[in-house]
Amino acid sequence: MVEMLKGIPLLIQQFKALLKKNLLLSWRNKRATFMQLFSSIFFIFLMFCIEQAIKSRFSDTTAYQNVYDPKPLMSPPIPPCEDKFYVKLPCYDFVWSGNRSPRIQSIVKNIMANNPGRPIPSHKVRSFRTKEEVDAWLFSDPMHCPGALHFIDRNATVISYGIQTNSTMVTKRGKVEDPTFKFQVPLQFAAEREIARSLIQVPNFSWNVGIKEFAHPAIKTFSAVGMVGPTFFLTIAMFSFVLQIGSLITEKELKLRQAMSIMGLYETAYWLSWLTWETIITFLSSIFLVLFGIMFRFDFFVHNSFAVLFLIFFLFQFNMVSIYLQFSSGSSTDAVKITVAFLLMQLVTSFGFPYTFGTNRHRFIWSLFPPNLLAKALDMLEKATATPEDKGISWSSRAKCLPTEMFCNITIADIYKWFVATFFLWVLLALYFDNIIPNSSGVRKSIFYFLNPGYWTGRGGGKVEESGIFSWSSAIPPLEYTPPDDEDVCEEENVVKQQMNEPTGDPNIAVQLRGLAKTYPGTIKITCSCCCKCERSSPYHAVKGIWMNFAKDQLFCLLGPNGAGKTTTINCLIGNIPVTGGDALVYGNSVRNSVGLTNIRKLIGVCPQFDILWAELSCQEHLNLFASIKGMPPASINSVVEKLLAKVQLSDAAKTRAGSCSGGMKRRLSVATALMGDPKLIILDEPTTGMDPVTRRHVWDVIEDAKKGRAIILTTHSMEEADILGDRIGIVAKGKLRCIGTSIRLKSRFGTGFIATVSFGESASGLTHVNEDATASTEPHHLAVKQFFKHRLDVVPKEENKSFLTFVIPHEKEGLMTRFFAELQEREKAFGILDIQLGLTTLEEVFLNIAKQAELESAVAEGSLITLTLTSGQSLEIPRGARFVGIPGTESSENPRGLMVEVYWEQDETGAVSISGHSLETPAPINARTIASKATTSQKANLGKPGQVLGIIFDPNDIQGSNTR
Ligand SMILES: Nc1ncnc2c1ncn2[C@@H]1O[C@H](COP(=O)(O)OP(=O)(O)OP(=O)(O)O)[C@@H](O)[C@H]1O
Repeated sequence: MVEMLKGIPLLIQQFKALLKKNLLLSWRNKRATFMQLFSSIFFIFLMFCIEQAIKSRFSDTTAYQNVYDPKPLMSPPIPPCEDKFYVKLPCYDFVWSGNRSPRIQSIVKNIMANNPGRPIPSHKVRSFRTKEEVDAWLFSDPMHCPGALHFIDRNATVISYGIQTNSTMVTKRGKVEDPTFKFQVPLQFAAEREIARSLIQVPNFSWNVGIKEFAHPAIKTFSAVGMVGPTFFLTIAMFSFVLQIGSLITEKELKLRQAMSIMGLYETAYWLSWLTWETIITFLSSIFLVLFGIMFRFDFFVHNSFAVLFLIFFLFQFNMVSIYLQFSSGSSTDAVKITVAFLLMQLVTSFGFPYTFGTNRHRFIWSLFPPNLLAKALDMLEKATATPEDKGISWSSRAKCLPTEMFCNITIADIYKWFVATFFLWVLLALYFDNIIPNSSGVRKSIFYFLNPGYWTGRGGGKVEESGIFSWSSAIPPLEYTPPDDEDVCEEENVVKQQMNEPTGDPNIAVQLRGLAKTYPGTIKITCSCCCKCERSSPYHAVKGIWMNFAKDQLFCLLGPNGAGKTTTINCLIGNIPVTGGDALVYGNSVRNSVGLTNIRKLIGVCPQFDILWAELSCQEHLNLFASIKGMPPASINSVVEKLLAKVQLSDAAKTRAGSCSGGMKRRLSVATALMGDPKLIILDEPTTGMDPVTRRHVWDVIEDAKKGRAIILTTHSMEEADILGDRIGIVAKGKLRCIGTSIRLKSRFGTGFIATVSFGESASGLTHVNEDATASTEPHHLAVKQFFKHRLDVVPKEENKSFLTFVIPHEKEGLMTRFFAELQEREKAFGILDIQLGLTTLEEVFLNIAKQAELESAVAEGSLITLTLTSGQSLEIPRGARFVGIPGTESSENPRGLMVEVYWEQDETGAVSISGHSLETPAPINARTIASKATTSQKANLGKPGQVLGIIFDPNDIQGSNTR
């Protein structure tokens, strides 16, 4: 026997195995992993586009630059009119008035000829006599010219002039046109130059005028990173989170985590493996983010220190992982909602609250949310690289305030400290919520679980509750003890009770259920939409006190209709849900105590009802992982896995991923999981569902082999499987054990009786006009046999055709059977009989009978009424499921108890019972006790209409020799 790992070595082995699993899942989900690592390039590229667009929009302004030595604009030429935004063609570079004066004509001629770099052709200029004419023309033909010059020749020494320009500032494709500098100043310079030359009569007089802006600091700073960075980086964090958290949620939803816990997974190993994996991914994605920023030559990324930037992004993303972990119990839409809230908070931060103004308390609260810290950090880093002269924040200056910052409340180094603190805060909260939010089985720990010293010492802190956090359980009503009706169940109960009083338990017993009961609490939920209301659901007794033993080296088959309580019983046994009554011992360990549960989990192997597998992992990888979690020594894992794969005939499919396996292959893998680590108790919940007959037989062999040295509990809906594999069978229905024993015992006690099949030979049915169908019964031999059965046993064939007749003989006739069959055999030849076969009824029939009985019982207990219409036309209200019903008003001196009928019930496909008919009216026996003749309170409520009569219900045990069906 292999020695299993325990304690720290097991924790390390589990941690490594889970980390490998995460690596494999990420590797197999390449697209998601690629997005996680490289989604930042997309957002960085978007920021790059935004920066380029804004740069080009403001390329003609120096407002965003420090201007130390402004360059003068020397004698700017009059631009061609086509340069004017939205000009209509044909256009004029300028128009002028005063064309009566030859001196003015010459001045204009010179303006045109001396335009620097571009003499103006005459068709690009238009002249008018007066400025009124110019105005009239401008009015009727707008947008054909950017400016006008108006000259007045006053006398020999005075020439006056005026300028008109279209002064509307317009923008085109992001460019702003400033009409003053573009058109007005060149016209002014040209007019003054040529007027001066004309007046002083020196045509080449040098006239150079320049204009120059003030030297000024950048009026405004702009950076795409500063503007949209906080939003984009938060989106990057959310984007990669949604992908990461997907697998965390999947593991919880698919109950993978619960399955691993049952195998003995330490919570610490689980969380450590996740955090380590997240650290690796966040580390890489933060490095890539800064590298992409540098690649796109953002000043923000180029001038700030790589280490400073990396640490900001790494700590921020790491914080976001810890925040989003709160939602591992919820869905990714919750994460999106919280991201929107964070974006709004960031918006507030960008207006300066609370780091520029606001109190310390405001700053403290605000800093608990990492996106706010990121927004502040980005703001500082952006200001530190606002202009080419700002050299950014270096590693050594991370604790210093920026010289340009007026209110310095926080530095980059403070932000690091905050990030570390908030990380721990949010991780602890995530762990807390993980414990108090109901898991996939609907159980959770108390909201003050951490105050229980047992939680920290591992002794008793695992106590769980079953209500939601925002709802509370109503009191669980006590379960009334009702002694079992069945003698075998009663005996089993007595045996268990007796063994409880013995000082040493029976060594052959693996599991003992001691009145195990489970009541799901009803919950009171407060729901608020337009108004708040309380919704109350009543408690439900799913398992109502089961007493029984499961022996070693035996397979116990637990049967029962849907909702009988089988899975609930199993869940109580493996500690998935807490028991509410009684106890269960697994090899002496009680499920009621957490140390016992920890021991139980080391002893059991479970094949759950639904395959709990990762689609991306192969069969071999699953078994390797589970072997590591169970604590198998590393050296033995490979050989154990190989043997198990061979056992369930999956060696050839060892490398096939579970997602590509057929349903039958997955079930076999789940069976192999249950057999892992030589468990002392194997629980198989419907293990062969979906298998073909050949594979199923093989798995039966595997299960049969596994019996040695251990106990197996198997639930199944296949009666054949139960018949073949079950050493003992128990049928539960409505939370109670209804019968227990070997297959033969159950069939003989609960079957309708015996099945006799009589086959006929060729000669016997050899009439030439043989009819192929059931009319063959008209043959003389068939008729004779049928009459023989009818006459001696009072039974008619259940099935018939030309070759055989099948009869069901009730148990009451058992006494007559020996003689009857001896006589039948003697007359075989005379009847033309080829063969007679006698067998018990099937297990399926037993199952159906028990299920029907349980359904009737519960219907009676519920007390709901149904109308029985007698053949006489009279209607009676009777409790659903009542068997013998007395008819009120039929009492006479001859029949003092009156007349009664037996009611026949049937179950529909949902299991509900309804009346299928009733017997003839017969006198009710004198001694028959009445169960109910007056309506109970709940029945009275149902007896609404006047004239409704409640039938008299007799105790079936007192009705002897009744006509039963
Ligand atoms: N968390 C729960 N809260 C309330 N009722 C529950 C809960 N889980 C199960 N039940 C109820 O308990 C009853 C027993 O359920 P259980 O799952 O044990 O049946 P089962 O015998 O395993 O059925 P099946 O053959 O369909 O698996 C059912 O009526 C079910 O609706």
